[in-house]
Amino acid sequence: MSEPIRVAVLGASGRMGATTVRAVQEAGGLELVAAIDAGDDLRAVTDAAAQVAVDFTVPSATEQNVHTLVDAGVHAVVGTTGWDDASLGRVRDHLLRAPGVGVLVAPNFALGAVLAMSFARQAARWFESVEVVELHHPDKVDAPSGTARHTAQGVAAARAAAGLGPVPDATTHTLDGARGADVDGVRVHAVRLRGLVAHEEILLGNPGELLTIRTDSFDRVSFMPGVLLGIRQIAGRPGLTVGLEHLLELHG
Ligand SMILES: NC(=O)C1=CN([C@@H]2O[C@H](COP(=O)(O)OP(=O)(O)OC[C@H]3O[C@@H](n4cnc5c(N)ncnc54)[C@H](OP(=O)(O)O)[C@@H]3O)[C@@H](O)[C@H]2O)C=CC1
Ligand SMILES: O=C(O)C1=N[C@H](C(=O)O)C[C@H](O)C1
Repeated sequence: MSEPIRVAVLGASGRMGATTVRAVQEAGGLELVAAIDAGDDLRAVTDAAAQVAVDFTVPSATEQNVHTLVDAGVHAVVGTTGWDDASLGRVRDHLLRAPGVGVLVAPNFALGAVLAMSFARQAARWFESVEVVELHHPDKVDAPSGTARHTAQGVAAARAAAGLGPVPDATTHTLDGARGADVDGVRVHAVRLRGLVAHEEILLGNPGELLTIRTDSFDRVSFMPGVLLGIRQIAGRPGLTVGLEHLLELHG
């Protein structure tokens, strides 16, 4: 029988970190060797000889955590949001100097959400209009969500590849924020409501028809199959992978 994968969790006292700690403890073939939160020294990861670290911390800390892990030769599975092209580019460059080390940055680990994004990319070329609405618990610090940004970027790329022009919008009179954020030409709206966990709708419109693609995470356990898949596969994926869709072969 092979040795279990030695796993560290960063942000272990948070909502996602605590759920991940439980999932790793209950999963076969994994061993939780370090649980780290704000103020703890990241050297605990290497002291415990962790092979994979999962990061569910905060947007202001996650990039530095990943660089420290890469320097230590520890594979990283990252769910924390706040990444952009520049920060992802710095990690990609860093990994060129750390052959064999893998980093997965996934804005959403829920299988339903990853499929919803894939379906939206598939549908995008056939619709004149598209907007994204994300709905979350009010303790979330970033808006729009990482998932909504990733969705809008994927939809915008699919539209561009199909030669579609801008989404029609005659708005000339407006209040700031009324039309949401512009992500690569796709409008993204963020709702924050007590009682919600993580939800998203992609609305695609044509004359006389509407396609709504909706995904709901009612409980944070919904993210765990994706997190465990990432932990199990990351050592075999050197370099930077952005999005769980690549592990599910849904990236087309
Ligand atoms: N990819 C996905 O599928 C999902 C991603 N997320 C994302 O994950 C992130 C965390 O979400 P959530 O768990 O709800 O947030 P929480 O605020 O509940 O948890 C974050 C935890 O990280 C701790 N922390 C802060 N800085 C550090 C650091 N430098 N090192 C270690 N720990 C640190 C915080 O401590 P303190 O409170 O003391 O600052 C807190 O305990 C967010 O970016 C969220 O958007 C969430 C759900 C799913
Ligand atoms: O903060 C959250 O809760 C979530 N964050 C991620 C995001 O910003 O997309 C994933 C999921 O939506 C839950």
